Parts: sequence; C-alpha cells; structure tokens
Amino acid sequence: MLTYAEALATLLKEAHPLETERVGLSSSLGRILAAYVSSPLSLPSFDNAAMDGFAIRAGAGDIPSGTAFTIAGMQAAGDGTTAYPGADACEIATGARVPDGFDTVVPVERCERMGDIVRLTQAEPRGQNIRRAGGDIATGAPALTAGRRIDAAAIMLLAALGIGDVPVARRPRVVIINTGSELHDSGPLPEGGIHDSNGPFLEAMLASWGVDLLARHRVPDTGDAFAHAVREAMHAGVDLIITTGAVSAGRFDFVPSALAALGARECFHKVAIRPGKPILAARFDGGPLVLGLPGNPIAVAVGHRFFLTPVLRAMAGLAPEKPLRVRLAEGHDVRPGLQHFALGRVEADAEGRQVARVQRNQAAYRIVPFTQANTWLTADGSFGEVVDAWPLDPAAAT
Ligand SMILES: Nc1nc2c(c(=O)[nH]1)N[C@H]1C(S)=C(S)[C@@H](COP(=O)(O)OP(=O)(O)OC[C@H]3O[C@@H](n4cnc5c(N)ncnc54)[C@H](O)[C@@H]3O)O[C@H]1N2
Ligand code: MOO
Ligand SMILES: [Mg+2]
Repeated sequence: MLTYAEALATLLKEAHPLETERVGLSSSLGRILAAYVSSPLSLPSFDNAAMDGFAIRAGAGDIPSGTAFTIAGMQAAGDGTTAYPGADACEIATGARVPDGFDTVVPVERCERMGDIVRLTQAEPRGQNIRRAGGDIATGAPALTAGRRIDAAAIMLLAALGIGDVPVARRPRVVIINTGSELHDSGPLPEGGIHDSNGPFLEAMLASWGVDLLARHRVPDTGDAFAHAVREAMHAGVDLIITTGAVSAGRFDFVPSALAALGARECFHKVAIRPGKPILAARFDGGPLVLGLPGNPIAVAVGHRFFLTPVLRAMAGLAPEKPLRVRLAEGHDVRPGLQHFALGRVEADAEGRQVARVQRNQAAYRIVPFTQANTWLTADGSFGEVVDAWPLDPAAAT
C-alpha cells in the first residue's frame, strides 16, 4: 500500500496548472492571482495636500509664527497644475495638487485669515502636510505577488493603481458524485436511510475555495447509475470528478471497477493512512482526474484536506502548503504503520506558546469533533513531541 507521500506525489503528477484568464476587478474577489503585478504608476501620482489650509512657499527654513502671506488663489482637489507666479500662498483643499514651488501646507487650525492675507499663529516646520508623489508605491514596484487570493484589500490597491482587470487562474470545472442508496436530503428518513452530509460538505468547501461546480449528483449503489453520472460529467468538460463512498471492500463498492470499465487509468487505490485508507485516484487520459473518497464523513474531510486541496492548489499554480510544527500537549498513541490525520486544536498555553491538543473521542465516523477542531494534526507513526498542524479550512491557508 502506498504511503501518503507516495500517493500525493502520484496524484500531483496528474494535477496540472490550469490556464490563466483575465477577469474584471469587480468579479475578481476570491480569485487567485496568476501573475505578479507591478505598479503601473506611482501612488500618489503627484504631491498633494494632506490637510485643508494654505500652501506656502516657505523657501529655506521653518516658518516663524506671525509670518503673513498674500493668498493668490484656491487649489481644489482635481484641479490641474496651476502656477501662481510671484505668489507665496494659495488656499488648498485636502488631496489637491500642491502647486510647483510651494513646499509646505499649513492647516487652517494653525493660522488666521483676514481677507486675502493669511498669518501663521504657530511656527510651521517646512515641508509639513504634503503627501509626496510615490510615497505609497513607486512606478514598477511590486504591488501583488502571484498566488495571492484576491481580497478586498488587494482590490483597493488594484483600483488605486487604475488596474481594471487581472490575470487569474481559471477555476477548475468540478462535479461531485455521492454514492449510496441510503442517502437522503434533510427531512424524514425511511427505515435505514441517513442524511447525505458528504455532498453538502464538499459543495461548501469547494465554494469557499472557488471552483466552477458543474453538478452534484447523488446516485444509488449501482455501477450503472454511477457510470451514467461520470459520462454526463465528462460531456460537460469537467476537470475534476470527486466521488464519495463505495471504494472499500464491500460487495457494493463498485467505484473502482466502474471507473476501470469506463476506461479510467487507476493511479492508486488504498493508502496507508487513517482515516481515509480506501481512497482512490484515477485519470481519464485526455479527460478528468477522479478522486474517489471513502464514504465515512471524516474520511471525506481528510480526503478533501490532504488530497483534493493539494490538487486544487496545483491547478491554481500555487506551491504546496507548509504545515506549522507545534508541540503536542500530551502524547497520542496510534496504530503504527499508518499516517494519521487527527482533528485537534492549536492554542496558546499558560506561557503563551502555541501547543496542540488532539481531539478526544474522534473516530472515522464521528462528525461532532470536526465542529470543535481548529486544525488537523498529522504524524506518521505515533504522535510524539511535535506534530504538523494544518489550518482546518485550506482556503484560509496562504
Ligand atoms: N472489511 C472492511 N470494511 C471496511 C474497510 C476495510 O478495510 N475492510 N474500510 C473501512 C473504512 S477505513 C472506511 S473509510 C469505509 C469506507 O467505505 P466506502 O468508501 O466503501 O464507503 P461506503 O461503504 O459507501 O460508506 C461508508 C459509510 O459512510 C456512510 N456514507 C456514505 N456516503 C455518505 C454521505 N454522502 N453522507 C453521509 N454518510 C455517508 C455510509 O452510510 C457508510 O456508513 O469502509 C470501512 N469498511
Ligand atoms: O478511512 Mo476510514 O479510517 O474509516 O475513515
Ligand atoms: Mg463500502
């Protein structure tokens, strides 16, 4: 049986970066920047007043209190370059261009105006209250790095730089296929039925990552129904099919054979991990990649976090994630020979140091501990002094 590292390496060979597309700024939120953005202009692009008051031509040194100037005009925000030949002062608004040769802005609170004369009521250091051109970012300087998930802050900077559209990674076209005759939506259940939790979970996680979800099918435990859903997904031009259930050792575990019958090339089936051991990956040459997750919900959560997320990152052109190494508060014995993924919490201990605790009473089928965890902890063999910690929600990872 493959180790996790071997299985992941095999899988990532099949996950190629998707093409880049350009999107308008207003539809770029949440997208992953596909290329480095350097600043096309300097910000601010001209020297402008930081305060409402008077622009002064102070000349050499600071301006003593009581100095008076004749006001030659008014410079409003948005006015172009206006020269004030021979003048030493003009009224100015916050954000307005500082006229050439003027070198200080005195706020209205620090002077008094009589007609077209303004007199300083306090000494004013030269050069005050001017936002210098390029003071925020210079032309050609790095603005945003490739791989950045575009958030509102990035949009503020891109808009300030006058950038109207950005290169982003194309979103993968994904189809989810949940298998199980026992599965039902919310509401009353027939005898033996259960509510489908894998489907809504995967749909939510993929929405927060940002994919183009073409469909979510639920199929009964027959290979034909499953094959029909796979064929429909392939006609729709899907990049990635995620299935849940029917990959283990039972009579109704038809996914491996159904995919083989459809011509998929199996990349691996069963990995030395827990939860998630029966996981499967297959590839339709020239077609989609298939990730066959086990049916147990926590195995689906592990499959999503440690197999699907690395695939989504590779398709978005992102480098593999790096976990945080943290100290374990207490030991946690596990079955040797398997790589374990345990739900946990990373918190500051009494001394304020990051420490990890494994969630108690978690099992491959229990869902409640998942809602109380804030991290996944991984270790091959027993959990010793330190473990690797991964944020629960990969969209939050950088
Ligand atoms: N003899 C063996 N039995 C099992 C083994 C094994 O090695 N030998 N592996 C166990 C492990 S580990 C897992 S994980 C499960 C995975 O089995 P399948 O992938 O075949 O999944 P199913 O049998 O279809 O379902 C398992 C379990 O999960 C429930 N389920 C399925 N889909 C959903 C869904 N969408 N929402 C909520 N719950 C779902 C299903 O009702 C079953 O209870 O196999 C073990 N068995
Ligand atoms: O893969 Mo499992 O260990 O039951 O979820
Ligand atoms: Mg089964």
